[in-house]
Amino acid sequence: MKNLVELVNVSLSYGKTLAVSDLNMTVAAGSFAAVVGPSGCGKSSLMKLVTGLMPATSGSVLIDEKEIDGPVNIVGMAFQNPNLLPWRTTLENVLLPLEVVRPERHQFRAKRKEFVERAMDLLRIVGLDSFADHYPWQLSGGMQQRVSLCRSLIHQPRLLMLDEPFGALDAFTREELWDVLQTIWLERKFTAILVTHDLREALYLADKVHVMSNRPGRVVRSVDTTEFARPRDEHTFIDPKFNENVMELRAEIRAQRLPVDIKTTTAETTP
Ligand SMILES: Nc1ncnc2c1ncn2[C@@H]1O[C@H](COP(=O)(O)OP(=O)(O)OP(=O)(O)O)[C@@H](O)[C@H]1O
Repeated sequence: MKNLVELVNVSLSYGKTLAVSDLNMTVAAGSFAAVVGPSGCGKSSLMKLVTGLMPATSGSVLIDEKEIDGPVNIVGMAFQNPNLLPWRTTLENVLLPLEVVRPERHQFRAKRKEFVERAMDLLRIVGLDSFADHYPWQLSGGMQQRVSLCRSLIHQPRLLMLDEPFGALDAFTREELWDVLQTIWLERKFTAILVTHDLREALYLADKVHVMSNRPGRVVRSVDTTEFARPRDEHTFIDPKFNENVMELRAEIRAQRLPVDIKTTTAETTP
């Protein structure tokens, strides 16, 4: 399968701080990738690089095999905070990108009926079609995040970037939302890149989990998870191989988090 996203020997500095260095990663078109790593390793920087919001200090970021040189317009984004506009209904929040972003904003009036249908289709998939006329304050945190997902997909992006989208939710709601995201991805088959601190979330949702090193971040390991059949469900969690993967990723990230002198000592004392 062709790669939609490719990072080749990418570094990014913020002034004197080297956030990522020698970062190599590929994401196949239509696949679901997750990125995990210790705090501050450069996961958000990677999102900014892929979306073209920050130019690489060195190396190349390619989309569709072409090097990017500015913000990329095939992307939808969802963050930890759903950021819904309180004076707009669910439906109006989902439609917002089409009202403000080219090329749709020029067609918004003429195509409003079609756009509303598109929004309602998405709301149906996430189970919120009967809440289209509700305002954000009438929705739970999990429902707001579902709306945010629909909004990020309304312009039919080929690439969905998810930066800790479920980080603020309680454990039950979070797991519910994993299934919502999985359903929507299986139906629409866009390419997705999820940044998360939650290893089970990464393994449950992704086809491939990339582990980043301590800052300056680079990918130190990529774990293929396609052996877990889709749609994944509660049985996936009790699959011994799944739990083995969680343990291995946890150990890998713990090792990354150790200060260099401890790592050296451990390496020297390990037979
Ligand atoms: N605008 C900036 N100016 C200076 N340093 C920055 C800037 N943005 C990020 N950094 C530094 O770059 C490194 C990587 O930051 P980034 O936010 O990409 O990491 P992260 O993995 O997303 O962090 P976290 O897991 O805590 O969300 C961090 O050490 C951070 O302090």
